[in-house]
Order: sequence, then C-alpha cells, then structure tokens
Amino acid sequence: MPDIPTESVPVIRGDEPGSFPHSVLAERHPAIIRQVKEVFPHGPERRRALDALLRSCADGVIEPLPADADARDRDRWADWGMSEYAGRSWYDVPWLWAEGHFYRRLLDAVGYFGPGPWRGVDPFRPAKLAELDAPETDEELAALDGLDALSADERTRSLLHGSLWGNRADLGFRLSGSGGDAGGEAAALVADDSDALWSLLPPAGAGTPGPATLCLVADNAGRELVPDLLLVSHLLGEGRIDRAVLHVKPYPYYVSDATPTDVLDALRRLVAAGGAAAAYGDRLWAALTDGRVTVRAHPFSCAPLPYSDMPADLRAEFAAATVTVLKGDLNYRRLVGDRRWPPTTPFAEVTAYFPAPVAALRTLKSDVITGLTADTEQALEGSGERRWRTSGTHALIQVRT
Ligand SMILES: O=P(O)(O)OC[C@@]1(O)O[C@H](CO)[C@@H](O)[C@@H]1O
Repeated sequence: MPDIPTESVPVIRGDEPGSFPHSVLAERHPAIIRQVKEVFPHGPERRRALDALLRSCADGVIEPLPADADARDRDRWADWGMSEYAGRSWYDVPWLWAEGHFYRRLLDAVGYFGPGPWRGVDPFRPAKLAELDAPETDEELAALDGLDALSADERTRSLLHGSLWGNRADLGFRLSGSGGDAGGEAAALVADDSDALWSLLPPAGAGTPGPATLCLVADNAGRELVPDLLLVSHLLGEGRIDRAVLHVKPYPYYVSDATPTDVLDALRRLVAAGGAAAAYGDRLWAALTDGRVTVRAHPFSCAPLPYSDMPADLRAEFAAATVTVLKGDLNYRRLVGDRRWPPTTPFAEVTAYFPAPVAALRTLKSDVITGLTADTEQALEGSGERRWRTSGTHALIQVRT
C-alpha cells in the first residue's frame, strides 16, 4: 500500500467548472452524442433517446438501468455501484464512474442492446474504419520496411515506442537514430522503465526462465491497435514471449476503444498491406489460429472502476502472466486509481495490489500521474507548459516487476 493512505487522496470528480474532467462531462459527451446523431440515420425513437441523454448530460442525474436491460448486466451495474450513485448528478460521482456509465447509456440510446435492427451496431465504427483506411496508416505501415536495417534491440525499441505513441493516435514508427524526432520523443518521456520490461521478457536463448505470457490490455482501435499488434507479433517472432492474451472491450467504449471486431479489422489491414507489415500480420494470424494468441473481452474491461476492484477470475488471469502491459490513459487511471496523487507517489506502491508484474504504456491525457522523480516533476511544472498532464505531448513507460 502507498505510504499515503489511498482513502486520503481525493478521487477525481467532474464538479469543478473549468477543469478537464468537467469539460469532458459538459462538452465532450454532448459533442459525442451530436456526432453519433449525424453519422447514423436513426429513426425517431432512437433520436428521442439520444436527445434525452443530451438533456441528462446537461442537468440530469444518473438513472437506474432501463427495465428491459439484460439481467446479468443489471447485476453487474449493481455490483459496480449503481445503487450508490443512482439519483446523483453526473458531476457529483467519481469522474471515472460518470464517464464509464455515459457510454453504457449511449449504447442504450442507439439500441445497441435492444432487440431491433440497431442491435450490436457500433456507433463509432465509421470513424474507426476511416482511421484504418487513412493514408497516414499506409505511410506508417510502409515505414515498417525500414525496420529490417536495425538491430534486433533497436527494432524492439522502435516497436515499443510505436505502440506507446500510438496512444496519442498519431503514431509514427520513429526509427531509432532517424533524425530530429527521436530526441524530442526521448525528452517527452517522463518515466522510462523499459529496461525493467525487457528484463521480464528477454529474447529466446538469453536465459529465459520459462514460457513467457504477455497480457496486453489494449486501448484504442485503429492507429493504436495496429502498432500494438505489431509489437505482439514482433515479441513472438523474437521468442521473447510464447503466448499473448489481448484484452479488448466487450462493447464500444470511450469512442475509439478496441473491440474484438476492431482486432479483426486491424489484422486484416496488416495482412493486406504487403511488405513487412504483412509478415507481421501473417505471424499474428498463425498465432491466433493455433491458440498462442487469444483475444479476451472480459466484462470488467468496461467497468467504471479501478483495477484494484477486479473480480477473482480476471485477477487469476493477470496473476498467471509474465507481465501485463496496460495501454493508454484510461487504463492508467484504472490501474493507479483515478485520484489526485502527489506525482512522486511511487508507481510500485500504487500498483502493489496487482497480482503479477505490470507495465503502463501511456501518453498523458488526464490529470492522474504517479512515479515521477522530484526533478522531473519540477522540470514539468517549471516548463511553462500548462497542459503537460493532459495534452498527450508527454508519455511514460512505468513497470512494477
Ligand atoms: O485511454 P485513452 O484513449 O488513452 O484516453 C482516454 C481519454 O481521452 O478519455 C478521457 C477523457 O474522456 C481521458 O481520461 C483520456 O484523456
């Protein structure tokens, strides 16, 4: 447990006008609803439901799940705190909870769980596919051909950084030593425990203690998931891992979070790309077909709660892995707890509850931060860059072995 008792560290809420969390609830969520209304020709019933959610976001309260919700889902939300938060303003409950619940309500409004024709239709799919089809994705995949010229270690580093910066959703496979980018990127890393990560996953023949399993808890689809898949494929190819479990969301979440369908779309994109990208894709395809790689969509992946509350079955899965790598900002908030931690609170202490080694690969897109040295914190605060916590210009690789 951290030296500071966790309960004494304030939980982040969206109740402070002008703060980032407040702007997400007051501006981002309504914008998402409007966008969904534009992209799909929903009929009057669905549009009314979306308008009702818009009104609720402005001045409504959390409401219990609708009467026709699946019973298992109701039970889950009961476990996840619905009875405590129903009737309270979106702004007065933990921000993490309010956001997670918003996506559940949005899916209700578009009929995602209903019996009608909109059942299972991902309201964010058009945007996800557009990103996969964008010319930038072609450029990024073509850049993979250049990785052959690098040493194995440099290739590993490049692919790790591709996955890391993919979380900013403007991925570049920054080839080590390829120019100005590399220096800027290094300076933008506020913590870099990558040596500790590689000590857990040494290459084949370098004293590997036994079969290594990587759990990769993915974040966004499209241009983040593609480099995540490349990294997994590379680690398999290098013999650094024998198996991988890719955790994705069971339903559309936080606009661009990856679902099983998105994994298939990204994999097909790789396989069809030709060149080195296709070789990475083919290796992953083979590993999926023979079971070395599996895809999981655990309900808790969409829970509005920190991982410290994870259920026993998920805990057992993470406990069995050599290391679990959590991607992205939301997973970081859930891993360390969505609280106003003093930035120098040790990462190892706030993740001590995690049942096995754990790593975070994240660009900074919300206020939560732990594990900084006092010098780094001082440099960031003194940099004049007011939004270093939320702008996505900084990133971290933190590992608890
Ligand atoms: O998990 P991701 O994709 O890196 O980031 C999710 C995010 O954009 O969503 C939240 C705002 O809605 C913030 O926590 C965070 O910035």
